[in-house]
Amino acid sequence: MCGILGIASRTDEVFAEIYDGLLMLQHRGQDASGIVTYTGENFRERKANGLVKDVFKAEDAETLRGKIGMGHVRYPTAGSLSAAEAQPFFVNAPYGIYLVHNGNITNTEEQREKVTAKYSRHLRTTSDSEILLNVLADKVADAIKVNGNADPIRNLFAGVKMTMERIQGAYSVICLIAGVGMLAFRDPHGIRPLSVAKRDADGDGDDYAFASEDVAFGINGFTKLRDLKPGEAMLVDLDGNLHEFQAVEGNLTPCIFEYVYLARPDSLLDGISVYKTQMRMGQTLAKQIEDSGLDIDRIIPVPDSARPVALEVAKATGIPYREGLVKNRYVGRTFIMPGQAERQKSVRRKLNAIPLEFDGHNVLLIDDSIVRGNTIKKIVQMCREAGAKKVYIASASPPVIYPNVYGIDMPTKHELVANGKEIEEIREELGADALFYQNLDDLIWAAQEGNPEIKQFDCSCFDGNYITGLGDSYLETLESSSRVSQKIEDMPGTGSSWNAAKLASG
Ligand SMILES: O=P(O)(O)OC[C@H]1O[C@H](OP(=O)(O)OP(=O)(O)O)[C@H](O)[C@@H]1O
Ligand SMILES: NC(=O)CC[C@H](N)C(=O)O
Ligand SMILES: [Mg+2]
Repeated sequence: MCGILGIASRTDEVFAEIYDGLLMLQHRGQDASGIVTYTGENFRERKANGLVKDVFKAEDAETLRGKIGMGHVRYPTAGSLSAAEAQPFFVNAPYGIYLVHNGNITNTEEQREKVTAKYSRHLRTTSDSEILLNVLADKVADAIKVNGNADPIRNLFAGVKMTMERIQGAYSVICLIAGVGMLAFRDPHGIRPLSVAKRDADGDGDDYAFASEDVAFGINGFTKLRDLKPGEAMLVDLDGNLHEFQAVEGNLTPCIFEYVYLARPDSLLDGISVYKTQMRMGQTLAKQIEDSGLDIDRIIPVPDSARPVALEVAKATGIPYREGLVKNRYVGRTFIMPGQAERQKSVRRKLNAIPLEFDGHNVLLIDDSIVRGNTIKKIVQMCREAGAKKVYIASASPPVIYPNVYGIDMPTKHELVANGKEIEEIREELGADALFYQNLDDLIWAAQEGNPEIKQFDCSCFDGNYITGLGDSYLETLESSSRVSQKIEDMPGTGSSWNAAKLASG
């Protein structure tokens, strides 16, 4: 996942608003940050590896002055971690187009071939997002050939439609287009979130914003209008008018992992509250715990993301809830930290046990998910060292057994602790005395309760059903070659003590 945000305003100070909004989306990507603004005549851009607070300085408010702008926080799922692959990306024809992308394209190789061979375009990076931008540019150019250049908005919408017909995978996208305005579109399955918001521009019409999660709106005084529909495009022109276009027929199938872990609990995605979904996940999990008849003294969440689930399990079972693990707030999210060696070490840096809550007790640890197993395995050890009698664990989501190809870095089966194993084998591997997993049907129920109009979710990492379809050899190729994490470990200067600053030069 990545976070994307675009603001089309009337003031000249959009940079500060994008900066604040990106901070609200920082949990979606911590490897690189970028902002581009448009004055009406020129683009101004800054991007580098690192967190928003480290990449941008106060002086940027002056150099990135503009009325319209957008930003990106990156968590790579394709290509490499080189600073050159930080977003936004730019092409200069047929219009000057900047693009930011959340998601992952699955027919990249075929499209790379077409873009480079047939259309003679030169790609500077291995990023799937750069391919997406070049396909869009080609398709807009095709539309100009047919329609002429009198109506750029018509050509852009036609280009989006043709792009959607060619590109497979997950893509929520925002573009800045020279002389035209801001364009946003969401893939025909709406796998990644994207919503639109409005703000009264003090009697001067309306300002609009697009963002991955609606938490990025309130801080800038915007009110959410709605989620973009799957297969829909919207464009805000330079006079502040909003144009809507259903590019292709859509079938909403949002990624269920957004509700498990990726999105903030205070976000509402496709009408579903992330927080309430997590509470419902706790209610269903509680039934399994009760049915087990185990003697449990305490329920302890793995902070932060498992707290809403654990609170509900405690409430429903009547078992006391305790904060037995203290999180060091100065260490970032570990699951999305690239490189297995770095991930393993940072769990220990990040969490510490309070012996009082473990000594002589039977504890049930609850986490939102178990992916590679790094986090929970280390915590089980810590609990034992802190004197726990029995350590039971529960995952608020089902076993992750398939790679995610739609924008989450779970790229290879063999990295997933649950892949190819029975529950009993996983329990043993994790060193726990009992192991519970949420049932997939219960997870789907928990999300769907929030918006019964959504008939299907993308649950591919749990059930292997890839809603966009995948080329025959796609997963095998992924398994053997394109592991972002591995590439990062292999990069010079990264070693075991990976440090974003070391990579800033790309
Ligand atoms: O099985 P693993 O591969 O270890 O991944 C699963 C863990 O990763 C995430 O936490 P993370 O520490 O990234 O972030 P959080 O502090 O926001 O929960 C998630 O909440 C699980 O705890
Ligand atoms: N997580 C994402 O959305 C990643 C976007 C894009 N695939 C990249 O790797 O940069
Ligand atoms: Mg966690």
